[in-house]
Amino acid sequence: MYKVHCMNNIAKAGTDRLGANYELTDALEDADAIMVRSASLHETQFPKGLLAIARAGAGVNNIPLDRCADEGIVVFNTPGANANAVKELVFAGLLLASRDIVGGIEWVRANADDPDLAKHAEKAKKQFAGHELAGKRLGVIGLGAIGAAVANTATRFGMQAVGYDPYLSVSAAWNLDRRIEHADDLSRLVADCDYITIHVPAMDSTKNMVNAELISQMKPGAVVLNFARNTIVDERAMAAALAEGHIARYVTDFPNPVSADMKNAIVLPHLGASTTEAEENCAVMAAEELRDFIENGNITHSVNFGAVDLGPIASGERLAIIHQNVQGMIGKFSQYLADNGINIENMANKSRGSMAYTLIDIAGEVPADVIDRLAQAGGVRRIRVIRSK
Ligand SMILES: NC(=O)c1ccc[n+]([C@@H]2O[C@H](COP(=O)([O-])OP(=O)(O)OC[C@H]3O[C@@H](n4cnc5c(N)ncnc54)[C@H](O)[C@@H]3O)[C@@H](O)[C@H]2O)c1
Ligand SMILES: O=C(O)CC[C@@H](O)C(=O)O
Repeated sequence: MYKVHCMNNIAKAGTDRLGANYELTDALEDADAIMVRSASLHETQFPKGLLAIARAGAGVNNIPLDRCADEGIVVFNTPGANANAVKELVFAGLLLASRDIVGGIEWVRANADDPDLAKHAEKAKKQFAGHELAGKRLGVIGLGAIGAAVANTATRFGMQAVGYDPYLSVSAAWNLDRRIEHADDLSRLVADCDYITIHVPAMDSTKNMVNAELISQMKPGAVVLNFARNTIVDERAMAAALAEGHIARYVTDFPNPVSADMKNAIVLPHLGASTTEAEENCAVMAAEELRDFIENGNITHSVNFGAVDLGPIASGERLAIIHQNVQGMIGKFSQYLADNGINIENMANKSRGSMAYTLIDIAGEVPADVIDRLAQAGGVRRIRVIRSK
């Protein structure tokens, strides 16, 4: 029985998908795998037997990816599984920033006892008037699963979308509506956009990407939306730009003492992925990734190891080896197995940074002493023998 420790509330559809050979455990030290959403694992000491962590979501800035790789722990995320939920909330943000919907609702509630409410509303409503999205220009920073969905939907709202993503993947590019303009310079993109929405991952290279200088280059009266992460925006610079009126509205999904206190900010409590559908999609994808890795050794959607897939194990045994990405490892494995009279039926290998992963299919059984000696070969972090059922 494999043991899975959940560090956050994970949708039941996902934990059910783990199946009969898995049980949930409260004891981290017993876990073969972790399922997590936004809980920070940076200070967590992982047990020696931990094989994998599945992030039911997109952002992995809460997980120490390099330390996990070094400890032989494969980290997965669930790309695209919550993109529609975030896209829909971005549109709610665009509308909340353009029409004073909240002010209007509060006015009605405050005047609930007025018997002439309908009549007085017709007079009061001019203070809540706003602008339409149609005909406006929307700058999208990052055209991955969420950014592309936002840009495509914007064109259907009659907006002109312009995207910036120097690392755009080919599959993401195929998904883009052909009316979306392409910008190769961020300063020029922000200079003529009425709305700017951020959809890049939180990484060292994106920290404070939206800084005082970029904000000063934005069109006066622009609206900025941040459904990515707060570290991407210099929020003190944003607070100053809002206070002086250069930026009309900042819509953010990341509450903290700085954003919660900003003038003209709309601050949500990290609701982007909080829909039943997204929570289920993420949890199910995370469970399937964990099962394929634990039961077949295959790696799909890892953020710290390359993709390796030999399909389901059909017969014999499969060796799953996590090792350093140094010269001669594959030669060492094949020579060692050959010296012990073991034939390799099939093999796949992928390296990423300083670590690599190798899957080797063997027709029969590999004796335990051969495995023990392979495990002691220099550079091997972890070796698992997966048996066909
Ligand atoms: N608010 C929420 O609840 C919520 C939910 C999901 C995701 N997110 C955040 O949104 C981020 C994006 O999610 P996604 O699913 O679209 O991820 P994704 O990986 O599909 O897309 C990210 C895109 O950003 C691009 N990119 C990376 N660095 C860039 C740079 N310097 N300039 C421009 N583009 C750059 C990449 O090429 C990629 O296309 C996540 O990393 C996460 O932090 C937030
Ligand atoms: O799990 C959540 O609720 C938020 C997830 C979101 O921030 C993500 O990066 O996918």
